[in-house]
Amino acid sequence: MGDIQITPSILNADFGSLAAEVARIPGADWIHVDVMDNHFVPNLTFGPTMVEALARSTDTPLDAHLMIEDADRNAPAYVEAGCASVTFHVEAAKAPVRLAREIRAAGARASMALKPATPIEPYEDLLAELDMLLIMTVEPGFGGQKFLDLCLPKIRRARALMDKHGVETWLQVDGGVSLETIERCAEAGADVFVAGSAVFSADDPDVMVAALRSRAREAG
Ligand SMILES: O=C(CO)[C@H](O)[C@H](O)COP(=O)(O)O
Ligand SMILES: [Fe+2]
Repeated sequence: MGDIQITPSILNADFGSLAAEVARIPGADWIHVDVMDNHFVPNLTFGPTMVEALARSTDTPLDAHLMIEDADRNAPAYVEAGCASVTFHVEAAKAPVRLAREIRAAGARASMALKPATPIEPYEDLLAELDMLLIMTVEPGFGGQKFLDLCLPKIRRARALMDKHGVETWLQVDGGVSLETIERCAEAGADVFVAGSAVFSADDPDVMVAALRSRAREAG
């Protein structure tokens, strides 16, 4: 298991001042950018041009979470846009192994996401191809949703499979992560934590990043 990392999602930040919003969280390890196409999920955010502008505005690496159809064709554009980590959904990829290799070859960390009802077991042998596995803890599409405790057993099973295969793959959780729920995720074996509304609704978002980190460290 790697060290605890906190990756605030800008989904609930002020889209009119994203550079300023990102400057409020200098303690973040990554900035999580939720790309939604209104097809894979019923919500629409932004595309590679906007992500490229954000990448130019910060030194913090970008962690793209692509909730888009036809990931095989569309994901490489986000490496070109300057994202240091690119996550595609397995439900949207026709050839996940080829896509993960393509992302790595282009110079970014390759990551694969599972929706709450998608099991990890069919993908056990893919773990070595991935730099990170994202287990969603809400149905993707919107920020501010309630954390789904039913995802915790899958986090535990994913951690056990990573240990069994001896891989260095990071285990990220995304959705409803807060001071109240982060301990459960860390105890189950997650080491990378996305938090959107918890961070951007705090009076001082950077203090919240530090608080989330210490709570996860205590529990992990
Ligand atoms: O991928 C996402 C939604 O599909 C977001 O990253 C996630 O929901 C973050 O927001 P919050 O912490 O408010 O749940
Ligand atoms: Fe996300």
